[in-house]
Amino acid sequence: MSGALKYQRGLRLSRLCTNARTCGYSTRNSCWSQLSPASLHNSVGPKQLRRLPVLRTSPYSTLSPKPKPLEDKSVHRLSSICFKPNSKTPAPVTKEDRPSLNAADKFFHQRYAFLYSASELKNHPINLIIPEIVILGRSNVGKSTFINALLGRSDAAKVSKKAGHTSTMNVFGIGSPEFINKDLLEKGMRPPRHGLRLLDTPGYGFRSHTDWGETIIKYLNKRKSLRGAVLLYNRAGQAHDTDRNVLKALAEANCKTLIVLTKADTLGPSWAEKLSQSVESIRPELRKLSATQENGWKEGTGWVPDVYAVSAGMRSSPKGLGTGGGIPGVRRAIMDMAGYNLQEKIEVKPETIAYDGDVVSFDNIKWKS
Ligand SMILES: Nc1nc2c(ncn2[C@@H]2O[C@H](COP(=O)(O)OP(=O)(O)OP(=O)(O)O)[C@@H](O)[C@H]2O)c(=O)[nH]1
Ligand SMILES: [Mg+2]
Repeated sequence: MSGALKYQRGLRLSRLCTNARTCGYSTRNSCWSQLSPASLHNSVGPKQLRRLPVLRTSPYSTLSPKPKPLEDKSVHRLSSICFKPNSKTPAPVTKEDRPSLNAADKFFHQRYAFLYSASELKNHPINLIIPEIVILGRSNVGKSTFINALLGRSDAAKVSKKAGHTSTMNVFGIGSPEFINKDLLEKGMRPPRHGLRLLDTPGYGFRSHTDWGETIIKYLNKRKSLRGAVLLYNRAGQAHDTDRNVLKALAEANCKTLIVLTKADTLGPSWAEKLSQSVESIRPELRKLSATQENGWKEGTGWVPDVYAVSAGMRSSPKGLGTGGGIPGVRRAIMDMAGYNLQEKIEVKPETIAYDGDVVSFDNIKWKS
């Protein structure tokens, strides 16, 4: 290769790398694979090459002219967006709601720690006494953002525009352990440091991991400390087949389920009407499913009749992260599911004190398949 040609090739490559960096794609995959060397060689001569502008944004932005959904910032200010059965509008927050909403907010702001990541059930350390709530939903539905909003932080769970970002179950400890019954601690076990655990999970559907379904089904069926699941639906609330499969798995595992619609802010000014339509389509599905279950997974006991909506993104939240966007209402619903009775003062419901059924060490569990 002549010196001039070598120089030109070097220049082309360095331009491409700069593009890769500025557009946020790694040089190993998208930029390299989509801009083939042939297309570069054919389209750019030495003179044009010198004038080639350095891209400041993704070179593909012009290829995807998808309009941004309208954001309704008024949604960010609401402390609860809850659709009760037989109501087409969100229930207003009353004076009586305040003490319990505040108690839940206080609990979630007490303390927080990232505890561990687990890719399989056997990687979860034994936990017999701290209630766990698992957050489930399709890829990109907003699970990690939702966890951050619950914690009132922007950086606890990693969020990405790219679907399939969370690839393991990531476990967070929240709140003080003062209400946990320490009598259930076995010899050699560490005393609890938190009153609740929240589990961020990999999304299912687009770009999901193939063995995820098996892992979560094991988790739902075998984890003694699991008190409930929050199933996030996309803002339009349209259930995909994968959502239905997960719902069925929750029903079969008799796991208490709370439905939360995400990204309410992107629905525009008629958000309440659109959410109400989604709720109207979700409840009959839940009723139909619970009619086929004989294990007690019924309205009220198996799934929570109130359907919530959130705007966990909350970029314009007036008082700070987690004070609006419907998050306080969901915090209270989660604590209720975990077994906390939220009056003026937090009390623990009796069923949280003692779990029924045999306590089996995870090492001794025999899996069905
Ligand atoms: N406008 C708006 N955007 C949101 C909201 N919640 C999440 N997002 C955005 O949706 C994208 C996906 O959010 P994530 O929280 O990473 O979604 P995820 O469900 O954890 O995704 P995976 O881990 O890939 O399954 C990010 O770009 C978020 O900023 C919301 O309430 N409003
Ligand atoms: Mg995530």
